[in-house]
Amino acid sequence: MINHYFQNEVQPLMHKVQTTNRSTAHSGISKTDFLLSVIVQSFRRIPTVNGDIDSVTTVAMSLSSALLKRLQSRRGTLAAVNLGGARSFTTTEGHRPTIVHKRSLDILHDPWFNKGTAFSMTERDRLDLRGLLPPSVMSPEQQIERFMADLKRLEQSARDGPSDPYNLAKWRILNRLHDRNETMYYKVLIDNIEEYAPIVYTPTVGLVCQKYSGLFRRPRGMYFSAADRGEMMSMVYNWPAEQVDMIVVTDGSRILGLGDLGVQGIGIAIGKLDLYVAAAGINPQRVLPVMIDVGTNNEQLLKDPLYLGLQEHRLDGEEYIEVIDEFMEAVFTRWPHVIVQFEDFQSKWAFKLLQRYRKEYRMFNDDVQGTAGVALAGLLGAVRAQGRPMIDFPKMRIVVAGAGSAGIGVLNAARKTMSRMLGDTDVAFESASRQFWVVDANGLITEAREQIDPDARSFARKVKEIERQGLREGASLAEVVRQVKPDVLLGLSAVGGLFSKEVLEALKESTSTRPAIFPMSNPTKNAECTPEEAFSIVGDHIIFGSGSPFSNVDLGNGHVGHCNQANNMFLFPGIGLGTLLSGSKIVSDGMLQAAAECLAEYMTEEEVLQGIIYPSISRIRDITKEVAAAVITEAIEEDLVEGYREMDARELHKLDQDEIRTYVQNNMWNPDYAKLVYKKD
Ligand SMILES: NC(=O)c1ccc[n+]([C@@H]2O[C@H](COP(=O)([O-])OP(=O)(O)OC[C@H]3O[C@@H](n4cnc5c(N)ncnc54)[C@H](O)[C@@H]3O)[C@@H](O)[C@H]2O)c1
Ligand SMILES: O=C(O)C[C@H](O)C(=O)O
Ligand SMILES: [Mg+2]
Repeated sequence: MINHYFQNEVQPLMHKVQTTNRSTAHSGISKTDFLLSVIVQSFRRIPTVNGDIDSVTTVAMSLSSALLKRLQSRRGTLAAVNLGGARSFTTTEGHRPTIVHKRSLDILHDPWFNKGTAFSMTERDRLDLRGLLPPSVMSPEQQIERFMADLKRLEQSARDGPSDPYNLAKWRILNRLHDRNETMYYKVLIDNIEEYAPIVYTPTVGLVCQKYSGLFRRPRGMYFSAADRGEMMSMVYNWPAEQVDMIVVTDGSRILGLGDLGVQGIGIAIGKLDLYVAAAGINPQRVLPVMIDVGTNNEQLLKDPLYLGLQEHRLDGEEYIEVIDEFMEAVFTRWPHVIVQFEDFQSKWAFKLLQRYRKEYRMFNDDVQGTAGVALAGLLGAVRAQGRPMIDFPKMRIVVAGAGSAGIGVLNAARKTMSRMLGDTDVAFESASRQFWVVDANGLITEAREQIDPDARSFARKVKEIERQGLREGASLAEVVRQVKPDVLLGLSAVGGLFSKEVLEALKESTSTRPAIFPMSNPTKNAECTPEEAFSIVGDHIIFGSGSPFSNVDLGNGHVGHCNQANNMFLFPGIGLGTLLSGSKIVSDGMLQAAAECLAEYMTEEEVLQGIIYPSISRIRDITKEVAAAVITEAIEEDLVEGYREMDARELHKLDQDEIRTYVQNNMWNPDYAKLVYKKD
């Protein structure tokens, strides 16, 4: 093939050059240089198959040795560098190609060859790098500018206050360890989960996403962009792992409560998968964070010359769905047993995509379904903490601030559970619906609302009914709390400080013996209130649960106000692990309900009475194991299981509860070094 190539392509070109003295003379380029450049150009057009490049190099070198010698004596050194298995020929001018014997991630992980975001699109295609880098191609100058801006920002942040840069510095150190030695990284994380979950996950991960363009060093995961339409099926094979168990995918449109962060949202998928490894023991070699970059509507990012993503407005409508469809088809074609967790998609798409895929693929939406289960467990915990029986749950009066993907997910799950407890009839459903008051950016949602969001419509209150309660369409949160005197005030609004002094003062009038306050929005600055505010204004007897971690509050006299972390991290790892190990065809409502009930029952009576309604994060591996076992049990019950590896469906059906737990435990990855043995391919 090589000889054929030289005879047919290179030699005719060389002949042409030799006979066109005048053209080279006019352009001021010597014939020798021009000839050499023809050879070099020809290298670029040869398919980069490793074996071929070796032969091409040999043939080309012998063909042109005379030319090269002459050039060497005239123009300086020709360096032939041998770098551990990869040979690189370059002249001092730096315009000659470097021959590499590597591809894909091996290039990105090799400091000699890596150019990061500066790889051109042609190189990305030819070196199997497509999808392994953020879509924007940067010049070396832009790369340096981005790096320097990041350095300067760190200095500036250090001046402004110690808290954030300290956490970011820890994130950087951990991230470097993650790049060098995954086993050690996860050992550090698992052994110190309480200390480092807030760094690799919420809340620091939010800051990391905001500053991602500066922090970006080595890519992790895959990037599919709107510009990759039609190519995803082949791109997915650029990922080096033969098996992938868990994908977390985001389109970056609603990262925590921080809004549209575009391509920078990849950080959230990485953080979630860190918990999959640390809490669920998913093998880190088989996880894949994915960013689908369909543009951004964040005007600042659209103008930022150092932004790493597509600088165009987000795709919408059918075009958007086509991109997500193509991605789903590609990953499920390559890895038919993978589970895909959708994360931080704006509400507009979160529900639609969930409905579109949930019956066909093994997928779930963490913000809608994981959050719903965690909140439900918290609501049931609040009933228990009042010393009331669970059956009293349908009597709870619940005010929810926020009617987005998370709020509506929680409302649907809570109403369904109440309705079931009341007998699962239409009347029960109607009665359950009357236990909720939903306030969004425009105030209390009633049937009088114009242009009501379809997902929120079934929670809109009847006008007459709320008028009797002294309320009206659009009433403020404080008014609603004052009139309703709820048992629970739950925030999924992404508005920091929304539970103001006025709102919390109003909650003091709650008829509950232990009102529950759940400021679930993330990260910390978006929490609807702090525990100090809640305990000091409403009283020591409250139940408190926040999305981001806070320290317990010293109430004086040796009493502690307990801060629960009401975060979907207590469910999603177990839902994923249970689905994987059961080989369930889909993630059913029953499996999600079983997960939530398992979490609700996890705390002892004594703990609950002390106001501890969620486990501490130091127990996350244990609760995840329990949740996974509950999910598997339900999947078996619903006859959805197809099995996992040697545990086929028939064997699964034979397992009792303890055996299911042991099965889960035995299949969780631990961060221990494996013995390595070299074997030639
Ligand atoms: N703790 C957890 O596990 C968890 C899980 C999922 C989401 N969240 C958090 O929940 C928040 C919301 O997420 P989402 O996906 O539902 O977002 P979203 O943007 O879809 O919804 C936000 C909702 O809040 C409403 N809102 C805005 N301003 C308001 C105000 N002043 N008063 C009352 N409501 C107001 C909006 O109208 C909207 O209905 C985010 O901060 C996210 O981090 C937490
Ligand atoms: O990521 C988290 O910490 C929880 C949740 O998924 C969120 O979007 O806020
Ligand atoms: Mg989320």
